[in-house]
Amino acid sequence: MGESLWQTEAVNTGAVVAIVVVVVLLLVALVATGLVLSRRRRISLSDSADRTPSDGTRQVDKSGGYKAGSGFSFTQGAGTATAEPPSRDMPTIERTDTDGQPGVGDDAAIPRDAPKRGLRNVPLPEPKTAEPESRPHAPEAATPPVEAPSAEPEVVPDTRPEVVPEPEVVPEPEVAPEPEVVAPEPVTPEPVAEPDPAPAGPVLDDIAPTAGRLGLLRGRLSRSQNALGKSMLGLLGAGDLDEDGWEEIEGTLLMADLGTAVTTAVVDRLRTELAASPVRTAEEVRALLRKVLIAEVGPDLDRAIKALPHAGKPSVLLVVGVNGTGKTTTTGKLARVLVADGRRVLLGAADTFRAAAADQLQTWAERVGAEVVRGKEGADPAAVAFDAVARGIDEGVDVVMIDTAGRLHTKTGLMDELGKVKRVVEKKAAVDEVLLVLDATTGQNGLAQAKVFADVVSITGVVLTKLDGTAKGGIVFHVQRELGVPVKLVGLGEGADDLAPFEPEAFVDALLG
Ligand SMILES: Nc1nc2c(ncn2[C@@H]2O[C@H](COP(=O)(O)OP(=O)(O)OP(=O)(O)O)[C@@H](O)[C@H]2O)c(=O)[nH]1
Repeated sequence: MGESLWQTEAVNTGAVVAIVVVVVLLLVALVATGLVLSRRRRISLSDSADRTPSDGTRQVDKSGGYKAGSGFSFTQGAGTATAEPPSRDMPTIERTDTDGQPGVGDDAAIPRDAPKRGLRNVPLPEPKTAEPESRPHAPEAATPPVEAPSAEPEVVPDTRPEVVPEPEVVPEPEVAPEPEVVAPEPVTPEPVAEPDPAPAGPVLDDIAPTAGRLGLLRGRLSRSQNALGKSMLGLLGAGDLDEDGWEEIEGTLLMADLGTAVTTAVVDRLRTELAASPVRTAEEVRALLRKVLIAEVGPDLDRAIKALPHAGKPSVLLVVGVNGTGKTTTTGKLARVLVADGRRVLLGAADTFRAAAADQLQTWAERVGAEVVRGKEGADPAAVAFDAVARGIDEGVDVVMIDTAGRLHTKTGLMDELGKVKRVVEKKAAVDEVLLVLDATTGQNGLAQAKVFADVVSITGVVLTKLDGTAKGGIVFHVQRELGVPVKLVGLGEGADDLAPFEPEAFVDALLG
């Protein structure tokens, strides 16, 4: 009897011990599984900051503008920005970005108008091995962010190496040996970052510094015998001016292509200033002339190029103008600056009237590391432009630049075609910038032609090319006055880096020598 009681007690104790052991084992398994899962999720989340979102767009700074190498200034298109939904509640930090929902990988605590994080090598949704690598200058993934190292320090360092090669993240049957113990949520396959193909693209030459390029003009504009600066300084420095003297000044300004309206404005301003405080030394004459010319050229005009993506879409630029002015060359040069700043650029060859024009653009694309969309000779330019923008959106590029045909101004029907290009593109994305390319050496004639373009597509900025080929820099003043839009860029030669942002002070200094 006593023995059987003892045996029963022993059995019960054994059962209790067994149950306790099982429970402890279950708890250990639960904790271990939880740790593994939480670690994996943490990796995936950090990686998502580097990942291309499901809509194919890439994360870009939404700061609304940046200076490329303290030279070129780029910003987002304003028209579409106002159409965007209001920003989400960010009580502690005032946001200027109104882009709406955060993108994949955005930290909700960090406004997207905070100092921009470094650019990263983001894989495309559908890497096309046949195409040239279009981001030759983009910083590598392991490169720490340059602008905002403190904003999101955890996002950048070595998340990609951990995530990219881990194919077992998705099903992972071995991680949860006891399904009922694992967290109830099934292990959803998270959008795994595609392996960055990082094909060896064409080796591109280094871009020249963008800052101070306008300084190249200095020697060119002042070297000429009848240079504006030299003549004006001589006349004004000669002492008290009689009416003949003022007429001579007027003639000098007209000769330099400033046009009558600007010439009158400059002379009036000089007369007023001199009456108020006469100048005595050569330095004072120069300072006065500099001040008047800078005021006339409009130091406060917005000359930033609207080439930053917004609302998950690329920025769209149309490049228009008479044939031979330098549209294709300018498109290539500008693409080069953008690519060098880590932007993905797609060029659309909408000049389908001439196969050589598309070839020329393609050559530029290959040379600077941009993608290109072209149509067959004689294809509808609007269709090519539409396709280019559609592909740019699909591939999440930052900016699409459409090079248009230049012969359009000669026939009314063809001018209508240019209007159609813009309207059709706008079905896909807002056109942020219409750059009119104008040859500085054609003077009044070129300006008359330019006006036709301005009537058909409302231009937002002028690129004045071939300024290196004229001693008459005054065309800048005239163009702005006549077209009512700022000169944003100037061409200073045929070389890939001979494109400069227009800076009023540097330009006037170049004029005055
Ligand atoms: N000196 C100088 N030459 C330039 C400049 N910009 C362009 N060019 C040259 O001007 C010529 C015409 O340039 P393109 O870019 O082909 O002109 P386009 O407007 O595209 O011409 P189409 O395709 O015929 O409409 C080329 O030889 C360029 O090298 C510049 O700023 N200075």
